[in-house]
Amino acid sequence: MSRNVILTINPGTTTTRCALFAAEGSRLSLVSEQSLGHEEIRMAEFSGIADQLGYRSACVAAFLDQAKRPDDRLIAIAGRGGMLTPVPAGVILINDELVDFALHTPVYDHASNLGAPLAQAIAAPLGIPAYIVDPVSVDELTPVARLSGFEEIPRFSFVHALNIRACGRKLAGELGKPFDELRAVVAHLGAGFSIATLLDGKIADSSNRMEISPFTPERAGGLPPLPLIELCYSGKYDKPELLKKLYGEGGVYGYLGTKDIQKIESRVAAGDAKAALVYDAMLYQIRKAIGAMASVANFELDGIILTGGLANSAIITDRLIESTRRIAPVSVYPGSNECLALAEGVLRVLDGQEVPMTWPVTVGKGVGL
Ligand SMILES: Nc1ncnc2c1ncn2[C@@H]1O[C@H](COP(=O)(O)OP(=O)(O)O)[C@@H](O)[C@H]1O
Ligand SMILES: CCCC(=O)OP(=O)(O)O
Repeated sequence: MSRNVILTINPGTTTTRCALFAAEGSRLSLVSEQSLGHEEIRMAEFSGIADQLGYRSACVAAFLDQAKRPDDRLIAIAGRGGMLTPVPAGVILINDELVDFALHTPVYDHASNLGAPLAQAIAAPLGIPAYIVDPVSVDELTPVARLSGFEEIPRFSFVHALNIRACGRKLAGELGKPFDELRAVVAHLGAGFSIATLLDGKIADSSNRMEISPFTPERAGGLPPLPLIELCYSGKYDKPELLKKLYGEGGVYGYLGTKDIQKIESRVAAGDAKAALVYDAMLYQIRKAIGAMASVANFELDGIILTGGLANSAIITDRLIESTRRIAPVSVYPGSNECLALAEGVLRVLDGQEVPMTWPVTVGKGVGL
């Protein structure tokens, strides 16, 4: 029997995660999901992220070929949205202007900028719609959250909005509460972290990958400003070197030479004192950030959610539950769930529950830009 299927594409630095879902009415079922690995040596051939488009499109097309049955009907595609200017939460229809912006003038370089171009590259020849859903530039910060203390450097939002909102919807469903009334802290704990407060379903504040946040498996997080300024002017590193040290080679990797937290757990179990200290410090910073984000909601929360790759670890979730459960009940939704969240966004549009926005779309002036 012919099925309607939706393709989702989530480009990361070293992988492109693809998934195919069958859509039956308002139900989605996973047909196939694969994390397509891109070898460092192959990626080194490209001078920038935009140059990877042809190569990654071919990888996605090969995934689709093997995942789709000949009689399946591909009805829509969704890609993870990138480092765009600030946008409202929701689904955005991909058009040529959006693809051009994501490829050539994104606010920051990030693999997720390829989500829209990849989705369009597959969708356009087939004449089917393509969307991005809750891109990382979703900006719902409250006015007070935007002030940093120095007028030239306002606070701004770059956040794992897709997974955070999907987790919020899941908790709201479990509690039988409308999502737009939910009050929760969501800690997305992947290679990068976002720890965010959902107030009435909006991301009112979050720790931000560009500013203050706990250190992560590969990112340095918030650093003391004066020593950082001294280092910038010391001549020890040029700008690209320092950026690489802070994003990609910082955090756990910088201290211990691996981003693999399961390996760190084995080292801790084997008695490695430095690994234990770094692991403890990461959890300490996470629980401090959860406490700070809970304060944004006056500690009146429906729940705290632990999600992302690190939420697969029972050691991590047990320790974070122990230190935060007095604030609110803690739910654990392991993994980043981004492919499903993308497909759910498309389904909301196809079902008529949500009207997609059309690029260009923006909130306010784009503080921080
Ligand atoms: N079972 C696990 N226990 C501990 N850490 C894990 C586990 N599974 C994944 N991780 C860690 O999660 C991080 C990757 O998170 P993930 O959300 O998959 O990545 P990304 O941010 O790239 O989407 C890595 O540091 C990895 O070591
Ligand atoms: C929150 C900005 C996007 C980001 O950092 O994503 P990854 O952690 O997937 O690199």
